[in-house]
Amino acid sequence: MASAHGSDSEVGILQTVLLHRPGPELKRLTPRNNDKLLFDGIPWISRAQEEHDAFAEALRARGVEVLYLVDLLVETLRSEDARHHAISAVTSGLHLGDTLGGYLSEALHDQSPEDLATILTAGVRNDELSGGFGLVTSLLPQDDFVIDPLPNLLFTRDSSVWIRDHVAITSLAMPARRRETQLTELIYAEHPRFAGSPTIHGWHHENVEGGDVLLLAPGVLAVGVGERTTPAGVERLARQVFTAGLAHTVLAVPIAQERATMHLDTVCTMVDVDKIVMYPNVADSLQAHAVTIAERTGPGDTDLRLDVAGAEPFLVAAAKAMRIDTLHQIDTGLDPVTAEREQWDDGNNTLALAPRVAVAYERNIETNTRLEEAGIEVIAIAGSELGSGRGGPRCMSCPVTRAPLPAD
Ligand SMILES: NC(=O)NCCC[C@H](N)C(=O)O
Repeated sequence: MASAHGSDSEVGILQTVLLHRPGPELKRLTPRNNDKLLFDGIPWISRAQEEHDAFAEALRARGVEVLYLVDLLVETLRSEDARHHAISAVTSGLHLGDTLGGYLSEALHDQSPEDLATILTAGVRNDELSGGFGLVTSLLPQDDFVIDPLPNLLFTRDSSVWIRDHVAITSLAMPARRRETQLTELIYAEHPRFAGSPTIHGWHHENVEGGDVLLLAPGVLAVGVGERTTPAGVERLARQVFTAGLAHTVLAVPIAQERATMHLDTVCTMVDVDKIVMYPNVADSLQAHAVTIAERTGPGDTDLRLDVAGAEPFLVAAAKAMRIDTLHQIDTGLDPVTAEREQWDDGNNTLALAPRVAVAYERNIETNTRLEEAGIEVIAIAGSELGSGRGGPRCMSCPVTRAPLPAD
């Protein structure tokens, strides 16, 4: 790999990961706004932080370097240029109007990098303002946000994805999450640690969320298409990864447009080079279209004609693209009801630290037993509070660097 960062699989030894420790943005959740902010409940914040710290510690104990998104953001905001970009992005929303937008823009420039990072992540309510008063502040309900909080930053998986040595800035579908990629884009563009790392995609492109993108094997991506990633999103990503030489096959995998299956990584995740833990209630119906390059007529991503194969069973299409005999399926739970319960609780959402070593929520007892029976070492973590945002270890982590898989 040319750059110091990157990942070509789901299971190569994890070296560096980006996490977000739950912070003041979670204090913004109330029973009135939690649905809109994509949480199923109101987490107990200090317990969520304890659970998250234990997750980070479990990773460090296995030699993984843990980066925190807010630390990177604060360091990024020490640059005048980065501050300028961050402030103009957050104040350009049409809902602010000129009076409030102008005030906020000036007031934010006076903040320290630490305070500015808190404002950008935890947001600002109308009744917290100390200036910029006018028509907009008078007419907006007092408890409305003039800068929205970002409680789903916890799920760092979704707002950027490393594919080999490139980082894809994603384009998030739900209004509550759109602003997250302003922050990841800024960090990757301006933080010295990532200087020179090439980027693809971007928030201005068609919707693609990181939870839908699985690096099945070097050169092979599976991309869920459902509530979050659109058909046009997977087409754009395929064009970009082919153009940059990052993959030879992209499997487009339709998934039901439901909350329980919001991303492909809610129904399956890789735990070994040829093993995947999968929700059995969808396993038989999951299909994939293999997308490859039919013809290249120029250097740009629009200069490609794509070949789109007919639908095949997912496991068959995946094994073919990965050039292995079989992609072995490990079922979530033992019966359909347990499977449904454990899938909902992110039993499928494991984070591999190496081939056959995976972090999983402890509550999914049957799935974890099945993983162990299949020879997978399970590092179990508590997630009673973390899970209220509907995400497990994979959702809560963005692998920045994994060791390349040994060539066979
Ligand atoms: N990769 C994932 O499945 N991420 C979980 C995201 C949960 C978040 N509350 C959301 O609805 O977007």
